[in-house]
Amino acid sequence: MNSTTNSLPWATPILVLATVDDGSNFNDAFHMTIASVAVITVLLVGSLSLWRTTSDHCIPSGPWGLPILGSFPFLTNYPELTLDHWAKKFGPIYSLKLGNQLFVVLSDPGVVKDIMITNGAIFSSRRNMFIKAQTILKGRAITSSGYTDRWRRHRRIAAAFFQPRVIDAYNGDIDIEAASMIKCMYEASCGGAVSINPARHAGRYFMNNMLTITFGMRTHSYDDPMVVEVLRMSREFMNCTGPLSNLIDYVGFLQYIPTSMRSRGRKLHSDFKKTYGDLIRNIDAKMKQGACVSHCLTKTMLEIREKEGLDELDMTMLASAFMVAGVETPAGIISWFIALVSTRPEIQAKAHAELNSVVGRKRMPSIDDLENLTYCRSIIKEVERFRNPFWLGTPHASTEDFQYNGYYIPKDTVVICNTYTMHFNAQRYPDPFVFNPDRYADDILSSSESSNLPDPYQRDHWMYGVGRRICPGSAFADRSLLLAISRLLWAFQISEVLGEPIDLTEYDGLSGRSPLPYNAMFRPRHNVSAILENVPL
Ligand code: HEM
Repeated sequence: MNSTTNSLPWATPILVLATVDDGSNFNDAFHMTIASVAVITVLLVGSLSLWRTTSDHCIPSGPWGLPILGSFPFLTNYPELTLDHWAKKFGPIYSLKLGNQLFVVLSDPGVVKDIMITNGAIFSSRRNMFIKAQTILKGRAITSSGYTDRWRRHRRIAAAFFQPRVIDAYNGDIDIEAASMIKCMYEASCGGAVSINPARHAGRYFMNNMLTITFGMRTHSYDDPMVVEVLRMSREFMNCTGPLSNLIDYVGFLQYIPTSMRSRGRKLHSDFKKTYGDLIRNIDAKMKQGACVSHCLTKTMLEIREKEGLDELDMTMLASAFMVAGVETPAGIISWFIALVSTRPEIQAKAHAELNSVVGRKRMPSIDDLENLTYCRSIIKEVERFRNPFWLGTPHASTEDFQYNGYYIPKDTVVICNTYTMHFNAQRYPDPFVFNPDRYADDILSSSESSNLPDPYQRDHWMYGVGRRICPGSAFADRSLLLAISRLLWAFQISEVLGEPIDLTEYDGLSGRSPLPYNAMFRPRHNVSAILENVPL
């Protein structure tokens, strides 16, 4: 995040349209003509329409928007900073517009609870986004569907996979994958002699976890082409689907123009169909031949497809949603964790002391140890507060008109839970811009448990979202993250590479943010190689 992103970019309309290139490449004469018409329209009617968003009486007030574009030009880079700036100016509930779409931004835990949780029957839908919902997921995958019967059916299927006893059944698998990640990092770094980029190791750990849950399989090496393809698709999804980042989502006529974003969305849809659709067809064929297929999402979907009315596209997109949601985001948390602790030896020393006392040096931390690794858990919670990959969450949408404390929120409003402002609130988190795991010293709950606390001001953070759409994979993510992070701390002394400081402010991706690529040193703390000898790669 460079310094310019801290100030609001009050760009001229022409600059504004240049910024659109981010999502919709205006690079030929035809597109420039359309851009020019839009600019002239802006200039002609701007003075009247600038006031529109503040003139709706009971709708919460908020920043002025430009006609056609609304507040889009101010939200193209690091939108969380702009939303935070406006929260300080307009308060815990304010509105803005992108195109004709009204947004309401909520920046206080109590207000979030009153609206998104207590009134979850009204605030649990999604806007039918052009790129994410219509182009990539074709309205099928759970994450982008409206609050419909189809969503309820898909949510039931997803939730069944993350019941505590089902998660327990995967303990053996995540145990192997976390050990394999440590072994691969040890070998790739030549026993700690050379620096490595940890991102692809973290990516493959979560990828193998999700392949096991979704398709009952794992990859056995980094050279498997599936590793590259799955990680590429997950990253591409995050880069195409930021909730505020594509003007094409909000300005209808752009959807009829052959922009690069539309092509990327269509390509990603067919890539999902090819990669994950093929895996589903293979499992279907095996089941028809009576071959043994391990318990997994795909097997379940195939068994209940008629009862639940699932067609091939439903199954492919639900599997794709699992693969996207469960890989890139937790892998990003591991990357932020390494980046943040690599310059904080005192935090690592405190974690090492805990690991020495709970686990010792002769074996790795196991899943049974996790509840006693309270400081390691505090570190993760602080990473998640400090560098939430989804500062804007996945916005919800309202399905009815609603009144709240004198405000009016019309049906079809998009509601954003502004986690950046909430995570850096100095009253809740003293010295909020300091990375300090000790702030969670008395917190004994996992994050998924914390998200059910009745008092919203006591919640550890808001990374998993809120209400009826809250992340169904949170308990599984908590467990696999804690196992990975405690093993990384147990195995290695992590540090920056001399002369290559890690950038902690800039990040990659429009949603699901990860740090920019970096290398770090992983020096073994003890005889890691002997303990990992029998672990598969
Ligand atoms: C660190 C890891 C993760 C983070 C930060 C995360 C975050 C989120 C967030 C913010 C939402 C939107 C919640 C809302 O609408 O209020 C969400 C939804 C979702 N997540 Fe996760 N998630 C993570 C891991 C996972 C995993 C491992 C899975 C496993 C498949 C998963 C599956 C889903 C699904 C299917 C949805 C859509 C739910 C719906 O719309 O009803 N997530 N996640």
